[in-house]
Amino acid sequence: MRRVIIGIGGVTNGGKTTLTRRLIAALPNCCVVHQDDFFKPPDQIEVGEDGFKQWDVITSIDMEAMVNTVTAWVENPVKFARSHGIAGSHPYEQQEDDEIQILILEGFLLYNHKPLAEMCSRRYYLTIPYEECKLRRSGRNYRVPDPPGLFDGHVWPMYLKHRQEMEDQGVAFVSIDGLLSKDDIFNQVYTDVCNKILNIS
Ligand SMILES: Nc1ncnc2c1ncn2[C@@H]1O[C@H](COP(=O)(O)OP(=O)(O)O)[C@@H](O)[C@H]1O
Ligand SMILES: NC(=O)c1ccc[n+]([C@@H]2O[C@H](COP(=O)(O)O)[C@@H](O)[C@H]2O)c1
Repeated sequence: MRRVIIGIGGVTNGGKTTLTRRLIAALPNCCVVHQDDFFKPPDQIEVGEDGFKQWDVITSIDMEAMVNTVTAWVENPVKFARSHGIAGSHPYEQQEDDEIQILILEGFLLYNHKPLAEMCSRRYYLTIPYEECKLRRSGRNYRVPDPPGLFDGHVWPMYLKHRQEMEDQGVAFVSIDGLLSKDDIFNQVYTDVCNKILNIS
């Protein structure tokens, strides 16, 4: 059984979840782990000198739990799929030795966590400019709503900082223009996955 982990990273509201949903529907034997599912509870999120809860830092996420979840998939992708209620149309019971199992990791701080970044066979990174990001974010409803000023005071500066850190660490990624249409983004990434990872064209 061949295992492949694909990273879908990038800026908040860059289109990661949208792209991930489409990839899951198109790829065989495909599971997903969302980094957002590992945010710590609000009372464990530090308040910064700026008065904002510091959601957009890696310590706001339980990365140990996330890595454990990914490790569970690596150890047994078939069991993982079953225990996460993924039946699909693919015959999990009849695994061929050369069958491929795919895990998508989706999140805004994937590549700032070295062990996770290194687990990805290929890393995609969605970006959109400041204005578009602020606009999309203003229409989003998170479990904890953004207080006024959070985007400019915390979210965007942290994005720039983490992006710089990732580049300084030499993490290789395929950059995706999040301003393209949802269809174009999907086609670009799906074609790349087929060519570069699955070796089918
Ligand atoms: N290519 C796109 N063009 C325009 N809007 C998009 C595109 N991709 C996503 N969106 C919209 O942007 C918002 C955030 O998308 P989402 O996929 O949840 O982003 P993320 O998971 O990166 O935070 C949603 O309203 C979504 O419909
Ligand atoms: N899911 C949550 O519990 C929660 C709570 C507060 C903020 N957020 C925001 O989620 C963002 C990351 O998720 P997206 O990349 O999906 O936008 C961060 O910018 C963070 O500020 C999420």
